[in-house]
Amino acid sequence: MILILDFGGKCSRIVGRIVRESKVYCEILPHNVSIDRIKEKNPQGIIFTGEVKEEVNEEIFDLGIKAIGLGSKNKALNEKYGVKVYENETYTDDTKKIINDFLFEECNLKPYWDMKEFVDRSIKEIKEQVGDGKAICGLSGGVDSSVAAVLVHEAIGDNLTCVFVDHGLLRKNEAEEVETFFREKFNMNLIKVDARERFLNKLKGITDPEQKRKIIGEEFIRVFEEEQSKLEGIGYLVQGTIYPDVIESGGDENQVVKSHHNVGGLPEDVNFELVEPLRQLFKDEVREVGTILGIPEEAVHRQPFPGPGLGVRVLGEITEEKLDIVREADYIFRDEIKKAGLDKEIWQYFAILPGIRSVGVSAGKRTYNYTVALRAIYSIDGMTAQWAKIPLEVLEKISDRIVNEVEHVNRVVYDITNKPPATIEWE
Ligand SMILES: Nc1ncnc2c1ncn2[C@@H]1O[C@H](COP(=O)(O)OP(=O)(O)OP(=O)(O)O)[C@@H](O)[C@H]1O
Repeated sequence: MILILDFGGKCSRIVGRIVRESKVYCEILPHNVSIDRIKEKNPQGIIFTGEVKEEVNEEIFDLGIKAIGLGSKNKALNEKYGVKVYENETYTDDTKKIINDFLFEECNLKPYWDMKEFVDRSIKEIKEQVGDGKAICGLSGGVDSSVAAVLVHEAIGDNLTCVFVDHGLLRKNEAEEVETFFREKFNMNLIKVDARERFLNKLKGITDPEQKRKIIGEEFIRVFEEEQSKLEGIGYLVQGTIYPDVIESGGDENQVVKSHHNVGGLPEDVNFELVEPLRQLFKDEVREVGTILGIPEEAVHRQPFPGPGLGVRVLGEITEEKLDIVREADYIFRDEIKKAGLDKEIWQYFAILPGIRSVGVSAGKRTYNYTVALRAIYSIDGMTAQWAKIPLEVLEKISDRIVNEVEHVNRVVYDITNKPPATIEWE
């Protein structure tokens, strides 16, 4: 294995992905990890990433492990410790070549990290961990929980029960798709909870985005707990935690291990033992595992979708009418992007209802209706993003369809802001 010693920044994850893509296993640890932990890992090579500001524990170099540094601010490594340093810190062919040369020529490794083997090994490990026990899994329809659920289902079959909460903040047809898919294709025990009204009631009159998120998160936990209490003998909770959720970053001051309990996260007071079969994997690897397990491409390459769903795409107060508008507009947008063959190159694209109304004209009559905003971005990891240069004819078609097909909309605008300074989502 390769050890990536992280001095902060994003570089460690980029390097990590490249090493794994080259079919070599690697782990990312903070730069000041103890020498014993390094020895335990027994790496064949070490890659230093980020900005080396402090002294490096010199004992590392006594271990006789091959090392290089990546990152433009890493000269100190070379000057003080004689480690060869490259300025590369982004995902380019050149960076890949440097890493590949290091892995296969300097460290003499062979490609071995293989997702098919991972699947077989995981199924065996899950069987060992859970035995005849029963597990529950919150299934959002997102990539991580879907792949985790299918993997665990392969291992323990009907002893897994999945709970899917329809909070009414999902995209068009999503609830039906999740239901049909997991029940029919995978024959999984799936409980679908229709909590649409419950969420809408709780959100009535709430306009502050943080408060909306909080309410959605808390209500989700409540619904999930109610469902789990109806089941008997559950001892395990399956979570779609993936490697980027658990990396201890060298840049963070107190080096907290980030937990997976964000919005839409599950109850923390777990009496259950966790089953987290994707903990070691990067997102691309999770997708590959999904494909091996027979999950269709559209689901495996599904674009990121926030936990609170359309709740953060209807700005201001959420009402059923507004949710319907944004859901229909979003559906048309996605449909046209797909028809134009742009769905692979654009990282994320969706509609927003900013809650503004403006004057328009329809069949000779004045209207006063909603504006729909469209957002589409290119990105590699969501940390930075550029607005997508969708051809004007495609934008025109989308706009025409939205104003014609979606009631109460008379204007469509396109967001042409990069991240930073804007974020990808609007709230
Ligand atoms: N509507 C839902 N129904 C059931 N479980 C859900 C739902 N939304 C979220 N969850 C659970 O909470 C976890 C965290 O939710 P979050 O929205 O942060 O997902 P994520 O980290 O993007 O993962 P995923 O790709 O599985 O959606 C999910 O992995 C899933 O187990």
